[in-house]
Amino acid sequence: MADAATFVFDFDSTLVRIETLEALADLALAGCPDAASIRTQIGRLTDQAMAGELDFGEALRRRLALLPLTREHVATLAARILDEGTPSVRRNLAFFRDNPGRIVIVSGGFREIIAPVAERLGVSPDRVLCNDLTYDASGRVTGVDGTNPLSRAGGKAEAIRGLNLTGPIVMIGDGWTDAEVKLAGAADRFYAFTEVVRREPVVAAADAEVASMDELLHAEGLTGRWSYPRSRMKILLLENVHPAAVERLEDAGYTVDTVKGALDEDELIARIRGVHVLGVRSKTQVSARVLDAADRLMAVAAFCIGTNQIDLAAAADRGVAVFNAPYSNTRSVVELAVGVMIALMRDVTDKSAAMHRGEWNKSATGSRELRGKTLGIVGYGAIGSQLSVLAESLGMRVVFHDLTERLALGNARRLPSLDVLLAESDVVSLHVDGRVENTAIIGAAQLARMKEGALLLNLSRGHIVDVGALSQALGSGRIGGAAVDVFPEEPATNADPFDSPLRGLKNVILTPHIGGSTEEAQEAIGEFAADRLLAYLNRGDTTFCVNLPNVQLAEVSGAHRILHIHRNQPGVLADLNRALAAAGLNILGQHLKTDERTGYVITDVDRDYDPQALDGLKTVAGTLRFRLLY
Ligand SMILES: NC(=O)c1ccc[n+]([C@@H]2O[C@H](COP(=O)([O-])OP(=O)(O)OC[C@H]3O[C@@H](n4cnc5c(N)ncnc54)[C@H](O)[C@@H]3O)[C@@H](O)[C@H]2O)c1
Ligand SMILES: O=C(O)CC[C@@H](O)C(=O)O
Repeated sequence: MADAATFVFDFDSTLVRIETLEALADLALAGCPDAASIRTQIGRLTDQAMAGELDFGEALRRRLALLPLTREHVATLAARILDEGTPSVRRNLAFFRDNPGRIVIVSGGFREIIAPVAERLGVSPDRVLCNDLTYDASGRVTGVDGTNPLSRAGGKAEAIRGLNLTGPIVMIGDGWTDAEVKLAGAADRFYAFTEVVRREPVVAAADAEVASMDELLHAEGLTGRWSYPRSRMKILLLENVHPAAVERLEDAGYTVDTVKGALDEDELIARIRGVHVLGVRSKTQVSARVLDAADRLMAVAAFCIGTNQIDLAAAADRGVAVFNAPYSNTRSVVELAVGVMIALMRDVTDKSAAMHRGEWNKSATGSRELRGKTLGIVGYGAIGSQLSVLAESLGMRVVFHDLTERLALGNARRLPSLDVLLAESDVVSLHVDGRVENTAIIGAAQLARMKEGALLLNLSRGHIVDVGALSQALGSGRIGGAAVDVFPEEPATNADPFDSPLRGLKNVILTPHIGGSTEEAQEAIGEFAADRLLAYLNRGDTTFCVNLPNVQLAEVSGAHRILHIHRNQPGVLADLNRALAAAGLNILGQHLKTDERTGYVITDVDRDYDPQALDGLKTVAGTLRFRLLY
């Protein structure tokens, strides 16, 4: 049988996320007046050596000579080096522990610093090839042992050859001295490790680049901490999603690309190939055509409440989960609704505009209090019911109409129909969802049923109101004022122009779809939606998913998890379990949840199985998507 490969790891910026010598310089130069200039010289020498521009041994000697380094400094760094482990190395400790005979550490760094890390990784001391510092009687570092090949240029290749390893040798590192190992013929493959630092010449000289241990193990066909390297999973976030989301997703190891504005259908089709997760807000249409062009897509997140811009059924039919943030901007919309109601009642915006033109018009005519007026809320969901509470606390009477049964809060009264509500209300506020059937539910006929001079608010979706009819009713004075935040056609970016028949009308407040656009709401949405995505990607949890059955799941532990999304048709679970049994998989736990369209089966199995056995599961009739997680 062929010998298994030996993995030879560099230390600085590979197994740990620091450059040892720079960390030692920080300690040795603390309080030194020339510290900044010496640090700069040391950093420059390190970069030159790592990029292959300066002989390594020469750079090491020059750097040590610049430093008042002592045994205590070395001991201080050694004491905290375990905290400096590279994140992907820390999460793959099991790989090191399971393969003690296949790991070597080779470094121009120093034994005292490397030894604690080698011990944690289970690498035996004879497989740790590194420099030995020399000290004078007072404990000051004088240099390194010059007989050690690692103190010289090309020393890594020589040291590795000295081990007389059999089988393929795989070199992993971030620096030029690591690339040299392959160039000198002492390694069969060289991976440029770029999780901590990415050096172009090193990447260019490598057989492949790996941005984490997970990518390395994946490239070598080995089992790592995760079933798939997260850095290879591409997340594309459009429409200026809050940085909190980007940070959360990147911290979890995923690769995130962002685009400031929305993309139109063709632009999105051109960008969607290779994307695993798409994030949008309200402007990007995720149509069936887009979903057809998506070859890797697993999930879509609406970083907002509304999901009418996403073809939810088409996504479910392709096994693509869709999430939103149903409550994160609710309060912001409600506060804006209260604000514009008061502003309309008092004609604030027209009076303010007149003042800016230099006109003083102190008059109470047509200005009214909210207190005692009737607010009619159409759509008594999260926003409508929250508005109900705030409006009552301002002294308004609240009536509402909803298609489904809703708990009336406080003294709010449910009305049997939209028409009754329109006839009773001084202010009508629309908070229905954006389903297609709600198109133009407020048109000329409904406006005619409203009280003379009543106010209309639309902070829900643009297509709900026939804006042509509203403009006529406002122009004729039939409707006393309106606040509109959402429009049938909205510009894709801030640079695009806006037009509407509502422009220029008296006592009409137009806002650019900012009901949910507060700093608090955007941050909360970013965090919530990112967490939902991570729960789905990392453990298959579909809580709050709007188009697949919701299943709440704990982290996978001591098992492998098989996620199977299928068309809801008879016999799928039986077929799936037959396939699992045929493959000899031992089931540790299983959940099934279905809705009228789709089924979701989660099966945790013993880790001990032949991976090829899983192929049979993908062929179960009705399968839409199959995923393995660990
Ligand atoms: N302007 C903004 O920036 C902004 C921000 C957030 C949400 N929104 C929009 O606000 C709306 C409400 O959001 P939500 O979180 O309260 O949604 P929700 O789903 O909690 O509530 C919607 C309610 O409307 C009801 N409904 C639907 N159609 C109806 C109809 N024709 N007649 C009566 N009731 C009907 C539903 O039964 C539901 O109770 C959505 O359209 C959402 O997209 C806008
Ligand atoms: O931020 C947006 O683009 C939309 C906000 C709002 O309409 C929502 O649905 O939450």
